[in-house]
Amino acid sequence: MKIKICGMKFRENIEDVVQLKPDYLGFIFYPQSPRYVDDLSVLKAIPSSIKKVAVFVNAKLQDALEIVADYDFNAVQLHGNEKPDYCSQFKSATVEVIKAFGVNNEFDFSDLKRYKDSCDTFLFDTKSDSHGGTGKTFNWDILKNYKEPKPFFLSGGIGLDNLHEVNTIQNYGLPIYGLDLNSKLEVSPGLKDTQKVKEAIDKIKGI
Ligand SMILES: O=C(O)c1ccccc1NCC(=O)[C@H](O)[C@H](O)COP(=O)(O)O
Repeated sequence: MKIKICGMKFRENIEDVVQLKPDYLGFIFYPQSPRYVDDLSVLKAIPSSIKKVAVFVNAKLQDALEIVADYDFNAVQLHGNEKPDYCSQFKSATVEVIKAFGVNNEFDFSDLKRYKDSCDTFLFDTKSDSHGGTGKTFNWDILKNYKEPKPFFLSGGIGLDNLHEVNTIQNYGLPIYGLDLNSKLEVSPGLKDTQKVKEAIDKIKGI
């Protein structure tokens, strides 16, 4: 099970979290987010063994492509209403495309078929007007309606209190690829509590 820690922002904190060896670290390029990464020099703290993910919300395509190329991102996470054609523009041998969807009880998983060729993985987060980082879970039972073969990250309000429930989803036989954790491991927006991150990573490795 892959581990993605999202919403990193501060240099020293990134250096501490890097020591815990998550698989992916996410950086938010959405100015309305309190985790918006305004100082890109922090990216220098990440070794090549950890995948750097640029998270965009309905960004201008050219701006996003430039950021990915200029800062050597390994993956993009498209967290808005991006269409398959837009997602395809990032696909290359070296850049992974993660397409995020906000899920609620009305979510129609059959709509995802059209993203079959334009992304590598999905990410299922809790639907919200702020797009992400809410700390709220969605009803994971609804994932029983997911019938596609594409692997996905589970996201939205995952923390030390509910990590054990992830087993339930695995029991559904779904292609869960990784877990994405963010605000439940924070001291304040963008600043991770390294002790909580360590505990979470240890627990996930035991799942
Ligand atoms: O984290 C944000 O502030 C954010 C804002 C806008 C779009 C995406 C954002 N985060 C992306 C993530 O992948 C988060 O980890 C995901 O939303 C889950 O967050 P949380 O519910 O806090 O665990």
